[in-house]
Amino acid sequence: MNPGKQPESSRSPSEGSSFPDGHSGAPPARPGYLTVGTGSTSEHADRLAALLDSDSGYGGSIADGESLNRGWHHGVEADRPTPVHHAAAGDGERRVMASHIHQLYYNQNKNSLGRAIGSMVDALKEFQKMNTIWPAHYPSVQRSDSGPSERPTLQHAQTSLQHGFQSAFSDRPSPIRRADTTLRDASPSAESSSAAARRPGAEPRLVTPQLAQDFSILKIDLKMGSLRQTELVHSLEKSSVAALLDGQIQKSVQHLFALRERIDDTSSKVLVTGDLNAGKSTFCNALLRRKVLPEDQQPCTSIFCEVLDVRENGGIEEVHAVPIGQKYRRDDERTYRVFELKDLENIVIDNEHWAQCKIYIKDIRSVDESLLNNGVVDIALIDAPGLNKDSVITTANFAKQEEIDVVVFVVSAANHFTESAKEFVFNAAREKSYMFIVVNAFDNIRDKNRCQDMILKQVAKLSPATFKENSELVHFVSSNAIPTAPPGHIVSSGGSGSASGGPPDDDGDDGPSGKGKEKEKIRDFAELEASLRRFVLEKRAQSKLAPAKTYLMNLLSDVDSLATINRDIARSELDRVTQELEDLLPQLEQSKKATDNADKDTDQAIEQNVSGVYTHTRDALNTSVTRMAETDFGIEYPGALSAFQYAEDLKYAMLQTIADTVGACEEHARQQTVAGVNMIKNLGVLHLGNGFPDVSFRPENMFRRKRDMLARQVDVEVEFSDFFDFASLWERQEKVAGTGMALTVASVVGGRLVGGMGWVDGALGAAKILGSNNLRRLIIPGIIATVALGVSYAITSIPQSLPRRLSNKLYAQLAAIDYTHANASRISSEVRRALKYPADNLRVGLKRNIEQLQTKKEDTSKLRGESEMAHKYFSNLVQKAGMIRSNVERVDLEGPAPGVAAGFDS
Ligand SMILES: Nc1nc2c(ncn2[C@@H]2O[C@H](COP(=O)(O)OP(=O)(O)OP(=O)(O)O)[C@@H](O)[C@H]2O)c(=O)[nH]1
Repeated sequence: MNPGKQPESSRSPSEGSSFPDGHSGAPPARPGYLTVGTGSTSEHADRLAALLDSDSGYGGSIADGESLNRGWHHGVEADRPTPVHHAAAGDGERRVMASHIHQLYYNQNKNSLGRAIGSMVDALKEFQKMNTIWPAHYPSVQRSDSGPSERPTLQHAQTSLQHGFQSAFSDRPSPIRRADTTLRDASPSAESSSAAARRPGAEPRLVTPQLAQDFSILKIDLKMGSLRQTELVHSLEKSSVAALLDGQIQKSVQHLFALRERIDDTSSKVLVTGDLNAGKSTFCNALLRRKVLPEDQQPCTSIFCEVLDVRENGGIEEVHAVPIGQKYRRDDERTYRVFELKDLENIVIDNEHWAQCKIYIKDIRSVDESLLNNGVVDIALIDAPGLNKDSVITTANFAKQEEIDVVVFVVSAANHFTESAKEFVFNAAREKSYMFIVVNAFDNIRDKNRCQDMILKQVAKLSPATFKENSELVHFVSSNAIPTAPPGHIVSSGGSGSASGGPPDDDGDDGPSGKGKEKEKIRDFAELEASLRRFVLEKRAQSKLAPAKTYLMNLLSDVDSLATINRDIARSELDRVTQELEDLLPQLEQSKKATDNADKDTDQAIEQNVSGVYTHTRDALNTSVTRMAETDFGIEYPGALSAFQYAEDLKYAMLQTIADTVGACEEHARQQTVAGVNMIKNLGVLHLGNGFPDVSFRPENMFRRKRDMLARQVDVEVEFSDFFDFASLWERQEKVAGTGMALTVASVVGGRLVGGMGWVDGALGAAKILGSNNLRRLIIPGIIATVALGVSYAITSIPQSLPRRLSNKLYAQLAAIDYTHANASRISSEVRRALKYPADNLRVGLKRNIEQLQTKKEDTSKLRGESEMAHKYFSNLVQKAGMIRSNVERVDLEGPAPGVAAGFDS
């Protein structure tokens, strides 16, 4: 009998009704997934098996709907061998079926989560890779400066049992929050990796503070040193953010591996705790049907004793006592001492040497009945020391361990809950919500109903959830009524009351009513065992799978948020760089054209300038030289006696004039050069704007070393003949003919113009005509007169003759050295040289401008490629996260309340 059926509300709706084998009853009110028939396999079980048959099994790479069409994974088959059923029919078979169904559901959920973990690991690894190419933008954490108490709390989605239970059942992960992807906040700071890298002092990729609040797993803790958050945000390089995120991803991948290991782990640990002397060891022995653990009227168990199936120790029954401070590893004998089972009594009381012991025993009961070897899950029982003020915290901490799936609390029916017990149950209930409570030594109680009422009331206060399901979770039993084999002996399966060391007859009644009571006790205990098995199986799903589910949901939420924001940022970046590229291409074309034009314009301008200067110089010099004779140099003719000095002065004046002309031409060239430089500058400013360097041109630096060229090159010696220009004299004699006969004669007789000695020839010609006598008479005075006249005339015409003669000589001399052309070339070359510098600057500037635009185009194109890739990647990640999430969401770990699945609420 299980007296814990009431209250009505807590009773399972499947109570006495869910079997199509003739049992009457209403359909289950709860969403029961089970209707177990008495046949070998129920319809639902068939369906479930078929569903699982078509499951791809654990580790599939794609977590989507198609996976349901894949084959059964070996891992699932390998989970447990098909149990050998001993129960022929009825309750036994229903229990078997219930276990099967639990196992099927468990495997299905385990496989789904396993696949999701696999996909998630793949996705995270890809994310890590992507993060190196395109450092992800990360929402910054906006903390209050008022202190750590106001910081957003980091939700740990770790696999701790307590959290697993709570988050899975009370605080289910909230649906994935779409990140606030409005780019109001994101866009301004959004920039690509390369852009950010190039931009000096670029802000790190931290955006949208409010988003960070939503992160639970991939949260980057930016608290460092004494820096405030805002300072920190700006001090972090984007590479640092990427590295921090990479670290978080790495941690997450490791945690996912740990979760996968955990969900693959088929073992389950049941901690049996309770008050001193409540009968914990007796209860464990009853479960094992062997007197393994020492029982005593006085407290004796002082260390944690873990009972494991002998298969885990190579089939050898023995005790491994673990010394205090040692971490037990079965495969390392240095970590424990081996004892025989019979030594256990001495070990369990010796808490001065031993911290715990591992007891490997054989449980040869059938897989349907055995707790340790039940065909579904490897259960280890842990008998804890009785609770007292000192041990309550130790035991509570022990119970919190991840691997403890179920806590069974044994309370003495006579003593009810002691203060230590209350403290423990109350705290444990907060962690695990449901507890399995065994009210032991119920045989000692006369007013059983009152005892039940009182204890249930206490349970209601301490653990309301457990109270709600009390028919499944609170059992009133007498553990000592269960037949157990003495140490070293083994009872046969299914034996009830027939084993050696059988139940003591508490009331000494051997009659039919006494036997009836014994049977009742055994039945109650059997019910407890069935409930406990279900509870362990159900809790195993919750304790092993719920943390994985919770963690995945939180992680998916983070990944979805990160992927969404990064997708949107990549999109906006893509749009921006596409636009930039569109603007850049015509700019580049224009710049190329402008460069060509500027090049041509500059060349043309230089050529014009240079040839203008050349022509100007040549013309000016030519004019200067040819007009030299007519030029009045302002030099007074000092008379014949100083004629040589006069000639020298004249020569230098002429040379000076030419030099001045050259100087004027140079000055003109300077002006032309200044104009040319300005023109080039204007072109530069036109095409390069401020990018054109402001070259300062100093025209005075031109033609510095050419000043004395003329003096060195032109060396005209003044000769005697330079003073007399006979040709010129001849021309002029017309004007003076009337003044002297001899001259007239000479002009008449001479009849021809000769240079040099023409006058003398003329005189001789005249002598022939006049006859020798006359002539003889006239000749001497005539000659004298003529010569005197000629000399006088020549001397007086020096000021006219000398400039011409000198000018002619200079002209000839200058022509001989190609002076005009040489100077015109020199000056124009200097102009060309002077203009070359700004022209080169302009060319270099234009070239650089094109190169810069070209580089910008290449960078922008690269950026565009990166953004496009990032956009595609993050869009896919959002999709992938959504797909994984819907698969994880489908994993229903809540299922029916404890025991409902089995349809056993009796
Ligand atoms: N009448 C009765 N006595 C029981 C029952 N279960 C245990 N006992 C007795 O209670 C005493 C204590 O049992 P244990 O199993 O040693 O108790 P325990 O909780 O393991 O004790 P410690 O761990 O040492 O605190 C023993 O003498 C048992 O025979 C029961 O169901 N009915």
